[in-house]
Amino acid sequence: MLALKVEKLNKKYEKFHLEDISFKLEKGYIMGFIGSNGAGKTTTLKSILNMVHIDSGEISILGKNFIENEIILKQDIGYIFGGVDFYMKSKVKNVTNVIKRFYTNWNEDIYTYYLKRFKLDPDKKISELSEGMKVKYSLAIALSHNAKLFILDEPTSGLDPVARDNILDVFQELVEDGERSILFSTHITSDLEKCADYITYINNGKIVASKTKDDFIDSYRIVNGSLDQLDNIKRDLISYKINSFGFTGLIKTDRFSETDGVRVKAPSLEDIMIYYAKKEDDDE
Ligand SMILES: Nc1ncnc2c1ncn2[C@@H]1O[C@H](COP(=O)(O)OP(=O)(O)OP(=O)(O)O)[C@@H](O)[C@H]1O
Repeated sequence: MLALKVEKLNKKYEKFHLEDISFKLEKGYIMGFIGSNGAGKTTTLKSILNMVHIDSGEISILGKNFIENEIILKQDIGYIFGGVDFYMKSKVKNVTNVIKRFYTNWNEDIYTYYLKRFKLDPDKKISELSEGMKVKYSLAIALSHNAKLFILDEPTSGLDPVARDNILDVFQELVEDGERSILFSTHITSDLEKCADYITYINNGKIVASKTKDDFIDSYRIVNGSLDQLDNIKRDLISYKINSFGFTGLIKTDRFSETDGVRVKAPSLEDIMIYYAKKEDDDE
């Protein structure tokens, strides 16, 4: 069963267009949602949850149309967006007491477990939490109402490396039983290398690829060679950089042929993002 299906989603702002966004997330998997600053990640995630008005498209969550079943489906979704800037003067425990009333499946034991695991003090005021603690608090809430789908906008960005590693462990534990799924946006490619099963890559409002992480990486190659060789291969490269040895560039695997005589290796996720960003800059 699909946890999430996004079909032909369109959203126009004055200077930005999310264009025909389509992708699927199978139940029981973790999908990393990547793209450079301003590529449209937050807008896509908010559109999925009807937090911004979309121009067209259809969203299904756990097999049901989201708009038609929003109230029921919201119970099954754990989501976080940005920092928690609400109720700054209230204590954590008081904020939780307000939020938990919205969830029919709130589980106090699980909530207490995550508070302890994330080392959060329920007697602290929200204003006394560090940015990383606020993210952890949002996560603790999202994890405590028996959600089946987690939609998380940069959940690891404010966290130190140890905290990030802990959160990624939590993600992997969550999907272990095959019932829960996670879609999370991030700029930290090592997070994806550690725990993403699928990658959806958005660039300038359009989906470049949505596939398993291994297939995604395998569909590109890093090539390097001399400036003479560059002339032969240039038109097939997504983008390239000139260096003292010649050039290094990114190419789609199906455009690469061994006869080009250049050196070739597998890219990292970061390489793919960097060369697509370079293409954007070159096109401007
Ligand atoms: N309310 C709005 N009105 C007009 N334009 C908007 C609005 N919200 C976002 N945008 C524009 O939409 C584009 C995509 O923004 P979005 O926040 O979705 O990108 P992102 O991929 O999440 O970026 P980042 O990685 O920096 O968080 C940007 O050009 C942004 O300026």
